[in-house]
Amino acid sequence: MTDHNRPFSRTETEGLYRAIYERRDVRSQFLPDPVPNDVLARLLDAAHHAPSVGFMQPWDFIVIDSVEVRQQVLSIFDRENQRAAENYTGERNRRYRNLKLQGILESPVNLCITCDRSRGGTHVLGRNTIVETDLFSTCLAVQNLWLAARAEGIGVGWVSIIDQQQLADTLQLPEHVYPLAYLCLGYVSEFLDQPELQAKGWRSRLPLEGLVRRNGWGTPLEEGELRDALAALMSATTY
Ligand SMILES: Cc1cc2c(cc1C)N(C[C@H](O)[C@H](O)[C@H](O)COP(=O)(O)O)c1[nH]c(=O)[nH]c(=O)c1N2
Repeated sequence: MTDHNRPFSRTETEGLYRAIYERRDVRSQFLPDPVPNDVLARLLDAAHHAPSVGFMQPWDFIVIDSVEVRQQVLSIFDRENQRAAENYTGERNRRYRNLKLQGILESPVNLCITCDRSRGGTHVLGRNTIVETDLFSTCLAVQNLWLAARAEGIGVGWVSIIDQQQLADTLQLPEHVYPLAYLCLGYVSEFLDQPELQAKGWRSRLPLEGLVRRNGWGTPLEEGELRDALAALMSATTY
């Protein structure tokens, strides 16, 4: 039996940070190689160990390998993506249309992580005031899976340019189940060293030092406080 109180070794800590820094949203680099069931099971179990409000565990995992279903989802994406492109004009519009924003057919497995908004009954501990905490919990399950997948060498891409009602209908979800995340999963030719949107000049990572405040929105960090450490961290981090 493992000792759950033993400190993380340096290698274990580095492994965790590595997964965090080297996780990528993948859409262009999927390989068709199948994801073995035992690997998929480990990823789902990692997701299932996410924190959740009142231990509600509102998630279900819909594994989609049917090409027919994936083609239906791709049609939903295509319609929404067309609409999304209309938000941009000129050069930005041209750039948007050149972005690859899903790998629905190229990836061997798609996964819809849903949120059952009625799980746990009428009163879930901790969800009395902020009802969306069930959705927040499900997002954490997505992140657990995303990090575990990186460690397993599997890329994950989140596709949100999708009409939720059409997706729910396609997957025959009951009324109280919300399709929170539509994910594409598969082995990859490479993990990019920076977000694809940054590599393509769409948007860059903001400097962390400009995002940390102390004791409220109006109080900036004082000179020398944390700021120097954050600046040093930023200059050491290239992605
Ligand atoms: C809720 C949500 C929804 C989406 C995304 C992410 C999240 C958290 N992302 C991925 C997003 O573009 C990506 O995370 C950022 O660009 C940062 O890149 P890395 O994830 O660090 O590689 C994403 N990517 C994409 O190609 N199509 C999409 O529809 C979406 N939707």
